[in-house]
Amino acid sequence: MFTKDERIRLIEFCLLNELMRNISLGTVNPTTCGSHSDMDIFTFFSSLDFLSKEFLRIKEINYNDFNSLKKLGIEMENKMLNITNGANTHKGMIFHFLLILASILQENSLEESRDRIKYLARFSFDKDFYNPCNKSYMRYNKNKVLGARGEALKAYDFPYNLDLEENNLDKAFLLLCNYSEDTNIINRRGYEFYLSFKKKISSYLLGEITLDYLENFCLKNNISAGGSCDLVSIFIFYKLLRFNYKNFKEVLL
Ligand SMILES: CC(C)(COP(=O)(O)OP(=O)(O)OC[C@H]1O[C@@H](n2cnc3c(N)ncnc32)[C@H](O[C@H]2O[C@H](COP(=O)(O)OP(=O)(O)OP(=O)(O)O)[C@@H](O)[C@H]2O)[C@@H]1O)[C@@H](O)C(=O)NCCC(=O)NCCS
Ligand SMILES: Nc1ncnc2[nH]cnc12
Repeated sequence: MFTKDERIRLIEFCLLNELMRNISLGTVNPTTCGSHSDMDIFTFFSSLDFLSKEFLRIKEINYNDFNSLKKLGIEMENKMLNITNGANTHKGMIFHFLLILASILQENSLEESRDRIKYLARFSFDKDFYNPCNKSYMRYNKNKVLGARGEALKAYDFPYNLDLEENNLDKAFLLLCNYSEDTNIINRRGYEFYLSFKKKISSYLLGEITLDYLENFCLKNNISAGGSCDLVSIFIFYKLLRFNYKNFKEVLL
């Protein structure tokens, strides 16, 4: 049985550990701020310390209802921005973990909870998304890229099934960058550039370019694979939950 403190730690553990990567690709880790001028590792510490406790507020709302989740999500985003002086450290993470936790609360097994994620994720295509001025909708119309919403629609298939024998977060990060539609890169540099980023990742995985070259490519072009960091935390979460699901659900209730 987990105590409340341990539940907080489980989420905190996932948010903390994605930061422990040696490979940055423009993101923040203990040795670099990557392509970010508005945040460093300490900004992440403050934000995740607050958020890991705040996620437990999910029990106070009607978590069967997407609009209640969205309302809590927006409140959490605003509080996060207050804590970080306006830097977006965990917007994606708030969305993902609210969906995942709501689904776990509603279902009786990890597998069933994944069907629930798919169900809830469909509601994120709401009137705010289909607003012609919404940049995510415009991006979807132009390039068919769904980003964070798309990963949720697939119930985080790739990080869920990613089976690395060693707990190698750098390897996980690279594979997740190779797989994901990271909209942070599109937002900063456009779709064509995003495709060339993906090509560079596969070239590195095939041993055709060095890590130094890849890291410099991201810095020089001012990109950051922040969406893939979110997926690393989800990978860690599912790895933990496979062995602790029953306990986690019981104390979450
Ligand atoms: C539904 C939302 C996700 C809304 O998303 P929105 O349409 O506003 O934007 P998206 O571009 O779709 O992405 C939002 C965040 O999702 C992360 N992300 C992107 N791609 C992926 C992916 N393939 N897989 C997983 N996650 C992904 C990403 O968040 C991370 O990056 C952030 C840092 O980005 P960065 O570029 O450095 O910072 P910015 O300030 O954005 O840009 P600069 O000014 O620096 O250039 C960091 O937060 C990471 O977590 C995207 O940012 C959802 O947000 C939403 O609906 N919110 C409302 C409330 C809510 O939570 N509702 C649902 C509750 S269940
Ligand atoms: N370590 C990180 N650096 C930049 N953006 C992120 N989003 C989530 N984790 C991140």
